[in-house]
Amino acid sequence: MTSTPGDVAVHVRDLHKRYGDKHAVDGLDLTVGRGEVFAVLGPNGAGKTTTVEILEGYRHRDSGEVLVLGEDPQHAGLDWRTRVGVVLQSANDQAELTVRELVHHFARYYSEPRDPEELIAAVGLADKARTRTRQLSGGQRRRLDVALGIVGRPELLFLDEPTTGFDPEARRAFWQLILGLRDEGTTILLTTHYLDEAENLADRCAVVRDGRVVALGRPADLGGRDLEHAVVRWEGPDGPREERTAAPTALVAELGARHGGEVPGLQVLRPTLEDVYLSLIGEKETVR
Ligand SMILES: Nc1ncnc2c1ncn2[C@@H]1O[C@H](COP(=O)(O)OP(=O)(O)OP(=O)(O)O)[C@@H](O)[C@H]1O
Repeated sequence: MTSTPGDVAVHVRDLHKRYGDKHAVDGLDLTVGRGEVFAVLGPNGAGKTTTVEILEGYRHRDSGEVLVLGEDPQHAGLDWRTRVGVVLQSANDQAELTVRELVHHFARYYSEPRDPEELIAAVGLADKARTRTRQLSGGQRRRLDVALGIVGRPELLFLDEPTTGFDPEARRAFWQLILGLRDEGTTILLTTHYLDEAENLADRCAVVRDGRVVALGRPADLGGRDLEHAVVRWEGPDGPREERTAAPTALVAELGARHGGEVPGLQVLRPTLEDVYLSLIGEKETVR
């Protein structure tokens, strides 16, 4: 087994997991640095949840190296578990307890928990503290799940599709919560289907397809999109014009000089994260 340097939170090499004939994870490599927010993107069935469950110690792998906070989750003990926070896709237990009762209850499992009342306020549930958890909306329940995941001050937090079903306002509030945790030094690994979520939260992301990583990078340069040529469009005297260029600023300046000021209908287009993502998962040609 390889040892990892202290600045690595998650180390995965050549991970394999089969369900019968199905290769759910098929040679996946991943490294997440301490303090990073790392997003795993990919279509349904790509192997994201299986991978995360292996990292959390809830599922056994067939083969490959896995170290999470320096230990193999398959054999790690209670001490390791208290250093890792887990927010599952849909927790629906303890429905009869109130928010306050549940957070206080979970806090007792840890030696140095966060203050439950402060935590309830931090996840935006202060006015729901006396509400039974079964009466919470989906977004409120999710924020409670996060409160339970971080009450023990984990070094590493796993979030599996954290904002599925949220309204836009709740998503923004949730992102602020996650960025606050990142600022405190928590490493965060999340899976998501939302590209704007990756773009707003993640320092780096990996696109998983058919059980392996097909692209890795910062959201701004994933799939080399920062190196793509830009497309400049404008209205010429004889109709719409379009030019592909590596130097759009120079072209726009030249057009400006040519038109003596404003260029009619000027647009500078680059591939979006969505363009690149859809191309990587085989759904669409990238705008090239
Ligand atoms: N317990 C299981 N038994 C059999 N097959 C499974 C099991 N869990 C997952 N699979 C299969 O393994 C593949 C990967 O599933 P996984 O849930 O890891 O994907 P995912 O990327 O998390 O998908 P989603 O985005 O839909 O949550 C899928 O083809 C799925 O049908």
